[in-house]
Amino acid sequence: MTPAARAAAAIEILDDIRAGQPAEARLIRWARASRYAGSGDRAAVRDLVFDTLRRLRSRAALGGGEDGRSLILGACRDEGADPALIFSGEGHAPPPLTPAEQAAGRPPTAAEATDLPDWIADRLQTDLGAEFLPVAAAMRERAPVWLRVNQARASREDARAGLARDGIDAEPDPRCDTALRVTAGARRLQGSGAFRDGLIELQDLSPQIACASIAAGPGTRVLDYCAGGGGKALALAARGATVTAWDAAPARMADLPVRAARAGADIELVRNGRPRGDFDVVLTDVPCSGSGTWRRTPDAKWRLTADDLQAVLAVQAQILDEAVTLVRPGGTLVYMTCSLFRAENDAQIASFLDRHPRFSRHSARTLTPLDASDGFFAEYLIC
Ligand SMILES: C[S@@+](CC[C@H](N)C(=O)[O-])C[C@H]1O[C@@H](n2cnc3c(N)ncnc32)[C@H](O)[C@@H]1O
Repeated sequence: MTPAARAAAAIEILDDIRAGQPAEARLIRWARASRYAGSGDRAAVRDLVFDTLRRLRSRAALGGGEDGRSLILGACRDEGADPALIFSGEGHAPPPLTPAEQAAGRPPTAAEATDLPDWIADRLQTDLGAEFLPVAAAMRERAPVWLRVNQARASREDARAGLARDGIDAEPDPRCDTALRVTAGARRLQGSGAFRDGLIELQDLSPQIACASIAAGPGTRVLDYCAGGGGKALALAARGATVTAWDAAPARMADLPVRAARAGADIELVRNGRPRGDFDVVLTDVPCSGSGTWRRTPDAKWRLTADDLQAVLAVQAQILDEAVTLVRPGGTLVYMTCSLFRAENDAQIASFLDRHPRFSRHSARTLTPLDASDGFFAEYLIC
């Protein structure tokens, strides 16, 4: 496909996403229906769509509208590309720009340049203070690809050498002993020997740092109370902890046995009934707004409403209230979100401590793209 044909595909996909279709599902549907598109084309269309969703407001201003054509026109102007080369009308290229389209568009205002909805920008301005603008700017960029090395199977250097044999370059990161940042060949990861043999897992740097801060080595009994696909459970099992996994929606743990087998981890899944017992560590990796991960799921920031945020705050409080009964005296309750909102993080913990005074703060980590990768929060509470 030519760059112009890829842009034409992105226009169609963006129109459907703006009409309410989830971005990921729409891209998969396009790829399945477009047999002529090679892997390079699929990657380029995906990048163009996701880059544009990350910068939706500023590109809409530059292109003079929120429809797919205006957004791609805004993308051309944002990147300093000549729109006439894309909107050529030749072959599978988009039809030429009309005079009205050529005349439309202006530089984004300061608010539009944050590429956040106003109500979210206002909240984050209050919550992040002086870091707001640098964090907002960072959230307009693509996120790096991070790997967690499974220490139970390989050293970081051995995993790196294995990846290199499959044409994947990755750099160790000093902020976490398990972290590798992929610098080339990311699209080969799933087919690589290192992945197949359980030497590595895809996991962002921030949750790796947060998991590494949990005192959970051999002999520590950990309950992952919101296990989902098991990213945190696997990270803790790799550090030698004995991990039990539970999720209110057991179907969300469907991938965990396969991932655990690949990693050589022995994780007990509680599928029927609720977990019981006194655990040394109970991890609550709660559902959240996901505001820290909007570089990876940029359509989500345009969908989130204030009501959604209120609803998720209530679920988080309820999960914390349920989890307290499972922590042994002297044990640790760990609360994690991938959110930048204070209401989901520090304020949620402050009201938890009002309700459960037998717990006390031990430590906390707040991570933003300025100091790690995804926005992330972890609070470690002692019972
Ligand atoms: C952020 S995801 C967990 C991601 C997972 N820990 C990982 O690392 O891959 C939150 C999970 O909490 C689960 N959940 C929602 N409500 C819950 C509740 N009341 N109790 C326990 N888990 C709940 C969801 O089903 C979802 O799988």
